[in-house]
Amino acid sequence: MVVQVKSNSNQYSKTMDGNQQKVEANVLLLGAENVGKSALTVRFLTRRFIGEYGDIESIYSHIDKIDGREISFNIWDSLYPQSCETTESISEKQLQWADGVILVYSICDRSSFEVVRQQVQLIRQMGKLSASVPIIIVANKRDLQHQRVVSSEEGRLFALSADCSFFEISAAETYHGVLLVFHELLELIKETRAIKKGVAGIKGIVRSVSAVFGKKRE
Ligand SMILES: Nc1nc2c(ncn2[C@@H]2O[C@H](COP(=O)(O)OP(=O)(O)OP(=O)(O)O)[C@@H](O)[C@H]2O)c(=O)[nH]1
Repeated sequence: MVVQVKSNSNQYSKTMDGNQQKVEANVLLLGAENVGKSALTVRFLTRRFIGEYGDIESIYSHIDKIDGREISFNIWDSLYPQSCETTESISEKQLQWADGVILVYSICDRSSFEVVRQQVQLIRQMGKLSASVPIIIVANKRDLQHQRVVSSEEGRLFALSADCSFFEISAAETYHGVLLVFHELLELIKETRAIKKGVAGIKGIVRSVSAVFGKKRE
């Protein structure tokens, strides 16, 4: 059940003094069930890990301050549909809404890694006609090393080949890794907007060059 959907994804609005601009970013969390999408969201919103989250699909709003600037994150914590193929697991509506996507898998669950592979392909196919949305792949449950079935290298290489950023984290253990994921996605969203406007900054150019020459991005 979606409890709140903001349809105006738009991006910049003037603050009171008219000088600084407030940045708004719509973040879509995808991935198989039980990989920690809600854990990641709740960690980011509250800094806490509460263990059990229930099966609720929600959009949360959260204001963060980064480098003195207010950032308004809208986070769509999706539910992976049990009764359909992966090819039907992302809707047009979700992609149109999203400024950036976080795809989560569990390092202990190979099938969840396969879901991420398929969802990357699907997003790229669905976005063919529009500019592509930035994607971060998150390998979660890093604390469960003894149950690991997907190596860091495998995740990283796949992300590199799919032109996505990659993080391996534990939503259970630390807030910091989760924070880095959202901040990196915000940077990518800002770059994508700048490119759309034709004003990619030096950082964006460096990233593009790095991507062409195959430098790792984290
Ligand atoms: N050990 C460990 N457990 C985690 C971690 N992140 C989430 N979990 C656990 O994994 C289970 C699933 O977490 P959720 O956040 O509900 O996963 P989800 O992807 O939102 O699941 P759905 O609601 O089914 O889509 C819960 O029991 C969490 O406590 C982690 O980093 N480490």
